[in-house]
Amino acid sequence: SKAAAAEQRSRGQNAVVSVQCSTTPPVELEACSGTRDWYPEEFRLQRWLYEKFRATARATGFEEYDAPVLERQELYKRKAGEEITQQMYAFVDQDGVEVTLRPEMTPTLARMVLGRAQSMMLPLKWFSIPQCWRFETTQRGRKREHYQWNMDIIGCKSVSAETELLFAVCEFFKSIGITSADVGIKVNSRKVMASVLDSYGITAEKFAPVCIVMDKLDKIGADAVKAELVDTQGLPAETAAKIVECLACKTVSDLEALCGEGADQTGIDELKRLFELAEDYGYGDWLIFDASVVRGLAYYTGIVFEGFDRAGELRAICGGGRYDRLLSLYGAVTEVPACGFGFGDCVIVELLKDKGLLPELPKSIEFVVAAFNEGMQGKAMKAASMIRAGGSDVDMLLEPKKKVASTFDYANRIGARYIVFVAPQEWENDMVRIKDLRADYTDKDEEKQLDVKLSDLGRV
Ligand SMILES: Nc1ccc(Br)nc1
Repeated sequence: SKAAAAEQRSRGQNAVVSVQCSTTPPVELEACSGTRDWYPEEFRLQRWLYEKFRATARATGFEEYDAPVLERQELYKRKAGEEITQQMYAFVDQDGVEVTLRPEMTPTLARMVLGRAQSMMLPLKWFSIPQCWRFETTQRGRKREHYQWNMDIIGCKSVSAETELLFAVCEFFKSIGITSADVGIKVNSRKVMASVLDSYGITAEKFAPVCIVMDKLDKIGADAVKAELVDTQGLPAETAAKIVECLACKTVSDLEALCGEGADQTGIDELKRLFELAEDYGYGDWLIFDASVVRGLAYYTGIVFEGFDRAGELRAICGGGRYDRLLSLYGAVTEVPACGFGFGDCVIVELLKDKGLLPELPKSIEFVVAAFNEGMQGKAMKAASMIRAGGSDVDMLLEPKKKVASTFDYANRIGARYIVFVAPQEWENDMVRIKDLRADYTDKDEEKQLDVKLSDLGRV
């Protein structure tokens, strides 16, 4: 600001040249509504989060993939009343193609796997951190984009796949300091829910839309869910009441008791097996059975789960499940078992803030190289090149400062550890002077600096 520049001049230092902007700029300077700019300071945190996602994916043998943010709308044509398909950032492009910014990544994954079906060796363990979009009306004031870590296993019908995904979720939480005291993962099975609802007369084609309504329980409450089941799904009131009741089951056995006579046991067996394997895997304390979890995506067919903060202050942190019929919906000639989860970049940051676990990520660099004057600039650049050749990061001071104090100010501002001064006197002896800015030396100046031979710069 003008005041800061004047203040610095008054301190006898060159003002840091800063940008001045008109109070009535000709272009909007804010990002589009519902979207976020990532300035370097904010992006350091975002990149830290992505690196934690990637480290967990790498540790569990997942490969990274990516795809265009732009997809054809047909990929999401599902008639189950999901919010995600009703809020697509969709348009018709200049070729008349009905396209959309992707609202989620799983359909893209399915498209890609089928796109090279012959060459796919199953099981696939793939992950990605795509930006996903929704067109929220501005008055809802919610975000229209987020980055969502996706992890999927394609081609494994065993509940070991879900167990592996849940291991990765817990590992990620632990890697950022979150414990099972902070967060739990609710687990349920749509396969079992389908069996219970079948006994209530809910047919297979009605099941997905009914799940989308059941998934709203936390948001709109039991009465509104019952009303919506009656009004939009045409269910008798007593059936709607029984459905809401079954969501309150506290144990797998309670839910099992609601399955019809002679109902298929597979879903129950899978749930029990998952809890057993989780104990062996060492994360059983993170899991809790919760019959109210059905998730809000139409294509889930089996185990479903969602991460939640035990303080109950935040929305779901992550979620996922099995979707065995999605690839055959897109053209696979047989059912291809699949399961996965999505983990957004927003709620987790709110949780880290609440827990005081946000990392300190100051701007930092190892070296700044400063020429004594314009005449030494070329030699300073040569020195910078030699230090970089040795694998160290160097910020080259582009315009030599008139006062040494200003060079120190610049070095501190960019978080440099060492200043390399390139001056005529030392250069004559093939040397440069390196000062350690983090040295907690005694006040003897000579220890704070070292004259280093040019030939050693590749090894500093
Ligand atoms: N599906 C979706 C996309 C974007 C945001 Br923000 N939230 C959910």
